[in-house]
Amino acid sequence: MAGTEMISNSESNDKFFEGVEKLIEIWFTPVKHADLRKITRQQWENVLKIVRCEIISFTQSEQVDAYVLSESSMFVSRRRWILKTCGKTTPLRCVRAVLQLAQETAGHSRVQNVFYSRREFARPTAQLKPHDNFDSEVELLDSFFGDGRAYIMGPEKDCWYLYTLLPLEGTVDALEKEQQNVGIGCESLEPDQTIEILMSDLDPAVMDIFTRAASANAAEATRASGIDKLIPGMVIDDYLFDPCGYSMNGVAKDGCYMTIHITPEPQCSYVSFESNVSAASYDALLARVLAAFRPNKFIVTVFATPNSPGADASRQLKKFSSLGTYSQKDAQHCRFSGYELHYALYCKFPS
Ligand SMILES: C[S@+](CC[C@H](N)C(=O)[O-])C[C@H]1O[C@@H](n2cnc3c(N)ncnc32)[C@H](O)[C@@H]1O
Repeated sequence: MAGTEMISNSESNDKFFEGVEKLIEIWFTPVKHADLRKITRQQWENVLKIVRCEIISFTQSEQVDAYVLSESSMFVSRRRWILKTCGKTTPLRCVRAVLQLAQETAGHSRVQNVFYSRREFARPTAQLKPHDNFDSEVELLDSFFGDGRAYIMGPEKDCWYLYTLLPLEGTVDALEKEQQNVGIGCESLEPDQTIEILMSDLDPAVMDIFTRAASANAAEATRASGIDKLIPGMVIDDYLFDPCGYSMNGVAKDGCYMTIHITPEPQCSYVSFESNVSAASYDALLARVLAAFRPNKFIVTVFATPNSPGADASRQLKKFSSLGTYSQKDAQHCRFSGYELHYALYCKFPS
C-alpha cells in the first residue's frame, strides 16, 4: 500500500516495519448542524493520499465512522477527527486539507483543541519530513494552530511526545457561554477520556497468531488472541495483513471506540491499544490487554477531563505498579486545557 515500506537489511535479513504511530486528534467547537461526517469517502481518500495510506475497511456506529487504513485507523464523529498512522506515513501533511474540508463541507470553522502525540520511533531517521524530528512537527503544528505547547515525557529512548493547545484561563467558562449562544447546551462538556497502551518487545508465541501462517483470517486471530473479549459490546472490524500484521477497530452503541494495531515481526514487534471507554479504574482493562499480548515493555497514557471517572488514573496506575509482573520505570502527570494526563512507562520485572 502507498505508505508501506519494509526496510530490508540484506546482511542480517532483518525486515523492519515502524509500528509506532503518530496520533492526531482535533476537536472543533460545536456548531449547530455542523458534522465532520458530511465529508465524503472520496474526500477522505484524497486526504489520505497526502498521508500515504489508504482506506481498507469501514464500520460505523450512530456516533462515529471508523476506517481501518493500510497503516492504522481514522475515526470521524460530529466534531472530533482522529487519525492514527504508522510506518512512513505523513499525517501532519494533511492537516491543512482537513481544516479546509471541515470548514467548507462540514461547517466547522473553529478548532477547540488539538492533541498530537507519538512514542519515540524505533528508527527516527527513517521518517519523512516533518516526522523526522519533534521540533519540525511542532513548527508545522504551530503554523496551523499558533498557540501550541509541546511536552516530552519519559526517558530519551522510550519518550512520548505531545503537542496540545495552550491552556487558556477561563476556556471552559467561555466555551460554555459560546455553546449556550449557539443553542448547543453543554454537551461538549461531556466527560471524555482516552487510554493508550503502547507495547513493544512482545511474546513471539502471541505475535505468531497475527500471521497468515497461523490464522486463516482476521476473525480467527481476533478470537485466538482474546481481542474480542477485551471490551464487551464492540462491533469489530478486523483485518489480517499478508504475510503478517493486524489492525482492528471496534465501535459500541454508546459511542465508544477501540483500536488495536499489531506489528508481529520478531525484530520490531509492536502493539498499540487505544480506547475512549470510560472506567472508574483502568486496572482490569490494562491487566486484560497485558495478558493478551505479553509485552516486555509498555507505555500507558490516560487523558481524562476532570468530570470523567478516568481522571483518577494516577492513583490507579500507582496501584498497578505494585502488581509484581511489571515495574514502573517512570511516571508523570500534567494538567492542561481541561484535561488531566498521566504517562507511565513499565518494564517486565526484573528488566
Ligand atoms: C498496518 S499493521 C499495524 C501497525 C501498527 N501501527 C502497530 O501497532 O504495529 C503493520 C503490520 O502489517 C504488516 N503489513 C503487511 N502488509 C502491509 C501493508 N500492505 N501495509 C501495511 N502494513 C502491512 C507490517 O509488516 C506490520 O507487521
